[in-house]
Amino acid sequence: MDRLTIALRRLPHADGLDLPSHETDLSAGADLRAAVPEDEPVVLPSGKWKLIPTGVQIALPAGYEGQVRPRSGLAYRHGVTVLNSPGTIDADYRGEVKVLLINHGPDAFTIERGERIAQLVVAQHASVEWMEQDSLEETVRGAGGFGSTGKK
Ligand SMILES: O=c1ccn([C@H]2C[C@H](O)[C@@H](COP(=O)(O)OP(=O)(O)OP(=O)(O)O)O2)c(=O)[nH]1
Ligand SMILES: [Mg+2]
Repeated sequence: MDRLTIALRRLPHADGLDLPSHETDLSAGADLRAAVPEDEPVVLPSGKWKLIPTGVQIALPAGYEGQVRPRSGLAYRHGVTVLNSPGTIDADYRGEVKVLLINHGPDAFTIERGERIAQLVVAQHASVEWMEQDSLEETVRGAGGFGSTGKK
């Protein structure tokens, strides 16, 4: 399969950690690892959120974005997910990729160095210019939404 090559820089606190990894050939997301100190795991109490460093910077090509998405296993087992899901990494962002994790579970959750905490999906997006108009093209749906088509 053709892969898009994306420049990545490892920050010193990610020394020795695996790079974002596709765990299977066709995984859409590359798992992001927590670049927290080995001797200072981060404790996420129930109901709290924290910004977790991944120790990598990336340079996405123009027209691409990075989506920071939850891992379903963490959500299912511990109630831990990405608060701003999906987080957006802009193509012009050169800071460290960070993950805003929230613990919806009943117990505190401990994040160890190297733990795979979220996944990064790279996607193309349209570049848009808004064109203001007095009226819009009509559709069958019209303004219906929020359950307007019923339950079944
Ligand atoms: O989960 C996330 C979300 C964002 N970012 C970084 C990359 C992104 O390009 C930048 C800005 O994100 P966003 O646009 O979501 O935040 P904002 O609150 O609108 O901040 P800004 O005013 O900097 O755009 O922060 C992350 O590292 N992780
Ligand atoms: Mg923004």
